[in-house]
Amino acid sequence: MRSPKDFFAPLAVGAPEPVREIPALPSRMIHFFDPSNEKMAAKVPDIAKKVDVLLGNLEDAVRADRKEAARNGLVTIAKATDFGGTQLWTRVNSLDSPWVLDDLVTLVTEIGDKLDVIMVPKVEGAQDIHYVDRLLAQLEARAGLTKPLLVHAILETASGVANVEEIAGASPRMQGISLGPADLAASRRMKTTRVGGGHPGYLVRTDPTGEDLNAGRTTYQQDLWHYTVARMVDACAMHGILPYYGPFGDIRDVVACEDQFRNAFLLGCVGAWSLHPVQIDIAKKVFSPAPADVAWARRVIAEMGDGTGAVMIDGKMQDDASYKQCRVVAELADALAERDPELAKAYDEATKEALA
Ligand SMILES: CC(C)(COP(=O)(O)OP(=O)(O)OC[C@H]1O[C@@H](n2cnc3c(N)ncnc32)[C@H](O)[C@@H]1OP(=O)(O)O)[C@@H](O)C(=O)NCCC(=O)NCCSC(=O)C[C@](C)(O)C(=O)O
Ligand SMILES: [Mg+2]
Repeated sequence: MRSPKDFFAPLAVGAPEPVREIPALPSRMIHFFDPSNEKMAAKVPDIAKKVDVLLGNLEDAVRADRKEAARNGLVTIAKATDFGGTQLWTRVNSLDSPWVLDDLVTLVTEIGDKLDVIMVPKVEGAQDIHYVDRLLAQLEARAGLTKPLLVHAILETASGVANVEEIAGASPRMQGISLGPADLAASRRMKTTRVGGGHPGYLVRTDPTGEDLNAGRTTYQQDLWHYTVARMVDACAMHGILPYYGPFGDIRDVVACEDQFRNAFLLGCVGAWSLHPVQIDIAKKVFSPAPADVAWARRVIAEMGDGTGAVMIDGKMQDDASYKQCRVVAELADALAERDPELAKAYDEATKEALA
């Protein structure tokens, strides 16, 4: 382990100073596209206006014979596009693959000044982040970059989950972690064949009501991902980085997608991935707090004054702890409102009504 004194020292001569805090930029949806797919690439300038994060994917879902085309396509798109306030991320190939070294060398050298975050798949432990950390510092120094690239890990192996706390704290570059439910299911030998989402077989049942064990018993489907998401959220919060739900592969089932995203939002995640344009608005809706909730949070903050003591608002007790929860919601709303004028208006109107 590095000495705490050295933690914020650059890992290569001439590399930029590591950041001390991860910026809490809006990242409700990380929109995936394949830069080697001409149809998708053509949509990038338009999609960039609608999403918080655009991610050029080089790993799984890009065919082996398209890996170089995807890497070069991302370089071309990044150089040609003005992304405005939208962040540009990439997901590089896994660290044991034949492509990742060229991914990192090419992307940092060619478009390191345009990229915000590098997503690293199949992270097993802190050692994977340490490898990327040093290599990025060397490449940043050589490219003369002045802003450090941040790193995002995908939690998609059993060992990654077991080591999630050390991964979250492995480097000042760590920006966040996403759940990777498909690879994680395979790694754990779960008996599912889906990309995220629930499973009708994973349930609990009410007690029998009589002799007939099948009669009158309600079943409730449970969330397969609750344990992992909750662990990931704690690890991220502990290290001041951001947790995300990952992909929801049943593109047609926009209803269950919204449910899964909302569970993650309520548990503490700041965003999810959109794999298809139809999932962009779902993530936007779910990961932007509802105007009524924002209005309530702002009202509690206003009525709590310095945030100490206990007061009653509409029959509900408020104290320091509920005040802190309200601040989480209100601060998120403020950050989103800065990026989204429509949302800003909806939040202000609801607040005016609540305070009237
Ligand atoms: C699902 C697919 C095949 C359906 O693609 P489609 O063409 O069949 O769908 P469509 O409904 O017919 O598409 C309509 C239009 O939208 C376009 N389009 C469609 N998607 C996008 C997009 N993302 N961005 C921009 N444009 C898109 C598409 O090209 C088409 O354009 P057109 O009207 O001009 O013909 C397609 O959406 C796709 O390939 N999406 C990305 C998939 C991906 O990135 N997967 C990897 C992330 S999940 C993962 O890796 C797991 C994880 C974490 O690692 C782990 O759990 O282990
Ligand atoms: Mg995966």
